[in-house]
Amino acid sequence: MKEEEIRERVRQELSPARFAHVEGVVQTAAQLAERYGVDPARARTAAWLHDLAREWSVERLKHAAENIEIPSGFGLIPALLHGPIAASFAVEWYGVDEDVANAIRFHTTGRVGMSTLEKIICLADAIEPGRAYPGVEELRAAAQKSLDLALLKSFDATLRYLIDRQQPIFTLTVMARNEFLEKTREEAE
Ligand SMILES: Nc1ncnc2c1ncn2[C@@H]1O[C@H](COP(=O)(O)OP(=O)(O)O)[C@@H](O)[C@H]1O
Repeated sequence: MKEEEIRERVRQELSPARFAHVEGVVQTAAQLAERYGVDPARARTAAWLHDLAREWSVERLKHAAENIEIPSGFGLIPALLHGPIAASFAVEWYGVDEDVANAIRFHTTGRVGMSTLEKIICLADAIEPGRAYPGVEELRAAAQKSLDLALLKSFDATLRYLIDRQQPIFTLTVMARNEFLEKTREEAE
């Protein structure tokens, strides 16, 4: 599996702006992988592929979802389908392992019991250098200290964002946030 091949495929699927975001996620994921003892090559693969289906229409996503096993609840919020669909194509086209597939599958939502690689991709998506929103610097600093603490802050921000806009919330994200709250409280004791 050649990184260059994956990169070009992803470039074909995305607008230049989104491709630049993905390049940022690759860079940040590789750095976090070094920092937290994960194979950077696997982190780069997951990062390259995480937004593969991000610009597909809702119709195309729903059509693709008919032939794919989608974890429960994803189908109710079409904006979230791109993760599971990208994961499925990453397995089919490039034979990525289960951990890489799950990092892609759950990159937007998180879930309970995330692996270190899953945490890295989810966080890299939120803090890559192209991201600019209030609080992103605090998240970048937290990411160098504790993945759990940074993800707690990141999910808190996502939940606030969704509530403020009266958007539906995927329940796994709430459960993941509660798990990180408990873990970081235990670590602080
Ligand atoms: N946990 C969640 N529950 C419900 N909707 C979510 C959740 N996280 C993100 N979303 C929605 O999905 C959309 C896509 O998220 P994401 O892929 O992270 O966006 P971005 O394009 O900024 O990377 C967001 O705009 C948001 O409306």
